[in-house]
Amino acid sequence: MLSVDKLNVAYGQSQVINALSLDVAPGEIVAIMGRNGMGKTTLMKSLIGIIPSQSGSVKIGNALLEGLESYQRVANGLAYVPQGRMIFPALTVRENIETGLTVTGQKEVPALIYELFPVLLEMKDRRGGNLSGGQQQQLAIARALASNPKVLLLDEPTEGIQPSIIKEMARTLRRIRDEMGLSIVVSEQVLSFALDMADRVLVIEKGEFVHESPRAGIDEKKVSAFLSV
Ligand SMILES: Nc1ncnc2c1ncn2[C@@H]1O[C@H](COP(=O)(O)OP(=O)(O)OP(=O)(O)O)[C@@H](O)[C@H]1O
Repeated sequence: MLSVDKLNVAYGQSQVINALSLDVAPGEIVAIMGRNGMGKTTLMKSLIGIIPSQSGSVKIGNALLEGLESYQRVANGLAYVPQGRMIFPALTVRENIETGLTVTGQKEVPALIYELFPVLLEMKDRRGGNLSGGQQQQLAIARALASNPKVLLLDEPTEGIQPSIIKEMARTLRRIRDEMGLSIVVSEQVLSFALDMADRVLVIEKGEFVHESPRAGIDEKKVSAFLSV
């Protein structure tokens, strides 16, 4: 569903993503794990078109995304939940979600979104900025889902979220995959969360994948060793 082939991304002379390739199957959940500074955010931003790549290709199905602006990538089925959530604090919850509808031409927030996140229905007329961190994360995911994506990218969704909510988020993301049939790529540092939700775990170091394992039978010690400094 998502295929990345030999992607290179640099900031000036500093190469951050090195000939990275990744194939994500329809309905698959992939966790990309790595310590701070290993390139997770750069990879996500490059996939959604916020920062340019030097070479390589990114495809959703048969649609080539290189050279496309972010909104065009969204129209092709990619959605993105940025690190830090970046919801619009002055807009209401409903208005935040509606910003995600623009590419679908729909006017109303689909009922499934409020079914997945009942708290957002309860709070639909509150300003986004007044929600808790966990609620804002749900809002950011809801906004991304409003574009009816084929592939959902999430950059460190557990950052600043308390453990009980993290467990619930893993369950919700699996439910989203099951009900909407989309693929999910999540960047993470919290191994327990990755193991709760992902079908496959990849470890990134200095912009390259250095380890890969299906969740079943994963060597947790080995992955933890990659994640500890
Ligand atoms: N705008 C920028 N200009 C120059 N270098 C950058 C820029 N943004 C990130 N970098 C560098 O690129 C490398 C990868 O950073 P990136 O943010 O992608 O890592 P990360 O794995 O997402 O880390 P974190 O978990 O801290 O978010 C780091 O060495 C970082 O210093």
